[in-house]
Amino acid sequence: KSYGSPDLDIDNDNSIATIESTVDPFESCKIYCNGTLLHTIQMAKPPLFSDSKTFVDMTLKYSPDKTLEDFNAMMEAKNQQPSREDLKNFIKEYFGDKGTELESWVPSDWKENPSFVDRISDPDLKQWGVQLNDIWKKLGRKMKDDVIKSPQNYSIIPVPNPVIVPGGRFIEFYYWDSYWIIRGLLYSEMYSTARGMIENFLSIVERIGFIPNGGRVYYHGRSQPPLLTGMVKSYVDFTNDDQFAINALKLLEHEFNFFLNNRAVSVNNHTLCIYSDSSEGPRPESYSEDVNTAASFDSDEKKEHLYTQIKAAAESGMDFSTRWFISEDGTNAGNLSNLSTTSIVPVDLNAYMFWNAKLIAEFYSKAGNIKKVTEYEEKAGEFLLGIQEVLWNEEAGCWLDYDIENKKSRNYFVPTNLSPLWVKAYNISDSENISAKIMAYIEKNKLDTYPGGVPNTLAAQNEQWDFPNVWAPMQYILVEGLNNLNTPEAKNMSMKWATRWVKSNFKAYTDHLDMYEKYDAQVFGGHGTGGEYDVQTGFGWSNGVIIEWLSKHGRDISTGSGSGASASRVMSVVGVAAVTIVALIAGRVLW
Ligand SMILES: OC[C@H]1O[C@H](O[C@H]2O[C@H](CO)[C@@H](O)[C@H](O)[C@H]2O)[C@H](O)[C@@H](O)[C@@H]1O
Repeated sequence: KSYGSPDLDIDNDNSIATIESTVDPFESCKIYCNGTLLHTIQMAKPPLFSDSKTFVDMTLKYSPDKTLEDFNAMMEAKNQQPSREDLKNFIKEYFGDKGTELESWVPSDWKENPSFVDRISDPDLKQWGVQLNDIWKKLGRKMKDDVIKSPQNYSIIPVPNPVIVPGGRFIEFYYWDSYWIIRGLLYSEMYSTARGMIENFLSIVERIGFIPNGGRVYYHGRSQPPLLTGMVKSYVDFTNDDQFAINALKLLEHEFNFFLNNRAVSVNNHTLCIYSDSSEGPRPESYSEDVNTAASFDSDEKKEHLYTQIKAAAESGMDFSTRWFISEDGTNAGNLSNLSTTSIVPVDLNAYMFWNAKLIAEFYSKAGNIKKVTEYEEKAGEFLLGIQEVLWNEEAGCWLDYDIENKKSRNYFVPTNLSPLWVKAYNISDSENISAKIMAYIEKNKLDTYPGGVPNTLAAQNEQWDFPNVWAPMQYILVEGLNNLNTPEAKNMSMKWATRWVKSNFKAYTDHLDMYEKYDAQVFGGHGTGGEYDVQTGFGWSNGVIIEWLSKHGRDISTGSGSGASASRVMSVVGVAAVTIVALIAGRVLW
């Protein structure tokens, strides 16, 4: 099935761009990943930066070795007790501003009127579609040539092609965000930008062996949900460029094996994967936050264990959430010091492993390699069995994460509980039965009662991946998963949630002229809050999901408001007041 326009403007030379360099890709880790310099600067009191990520995104004016040498000399001269002023002066002399290694970039394949806009009936939504398509130009970033020449002077990981970034404080690529960004680009007919981003990831797998969480060396110990093979599948669906997938196969297998070799655990004789991390110490980009979280632990070993749990949660993409808390009584109560990510077998990661194996088998079949098809179909079958036997919970009528420590399912709602529906990690012949159970699960957890979308969990703990925050990629997994089930009830719910999400995002946009990183389940058009940094705008994955759904459902969704932006703004104020009053009376609102 091809979603794109027939006259594709893509490069049909299928060689995959990469970068040749003799410099160790992690040379700048000496500065940005751990050590006394990082510790001293990030732990300064009061902090030198309002956001800990700022320092590790600054550039180096001299080589890492000279910087360290001069820093050590300065420390010695100051008796190992530099003042805040000493540190400020050192930073001024040795570091350049954050983000100066990047240039704004307007994608050369950007089109003013991609055809998805023509598929939108409502004039306000149509205008919004045009504006969202415009935002790609604001999120484009290109590395300056010196990054490729002297990568040791930067925390950014060099890639051969420009990227679309999430936005706000996130000025580099993020692995799983890019799945929804790339789909949005494909619907915007920006095939070569999408392909360039996929090539970047393939090049990273070739050079580094896996894809780090984001495009900075300080993310070196962890990845994010593995969606690269899904990105290649999306690109091929739009372009019919099977050869691109065939050429990528070796690297896709390599990434699959990275998870299998480094993230596998055995549960009841099934091999399943967990999120984890291989680095030492606190997260460099949130250093003092992690040191403070670990302060209650009385040994270095316990602190180090907590750091791993924190970084493993970041690998899941859901940093942070009660999803990863295990308290002494085995529940999800507690706080960040209860993070036990590596003791939890997550539904989503295993569903993605199944999907990756299926897609690799599909690409091998295009290449005519039957032996490999069989091998990967078998691997997919093994994951499917593990998902059925360990993660499906008959009593809950849904898949649930599994707690290895306490040997029990974790019966807490997270959208990822339904992720097998998205990637079809279930027996399709069982769809009717699964649909009935999933609809009952939705009803029982009252998931259809929130005006601003389905919350990430039902636990309000002020973590950003908890109630009441709602995230675009999770709405996507729910909506596309229910649609895949293909029963009338599931399809209706899918359409209802897609419509609600589009309208709620539209309202937030008309109110603030911004797309948000996360939204608020309780407020139609409300944006998210909580967690360790302020809510960000931009925003890559939110734009990608809306563009896809405007393209797919734009004929059937209408705002129901007036046509002008100011009229929408008045409506929105009235709307918030109405929702608040009804919410106070009813406790919850059906939008
Ligand atoms: O700096 C704190 C954390 O920020 C990132 O996480 C959040 O933003 C990412 C980009 O949109 C997103 O992929 C992730 O799901 C969000 O939770 C970063 O990925 C974390 O590793 C980092 O610690």
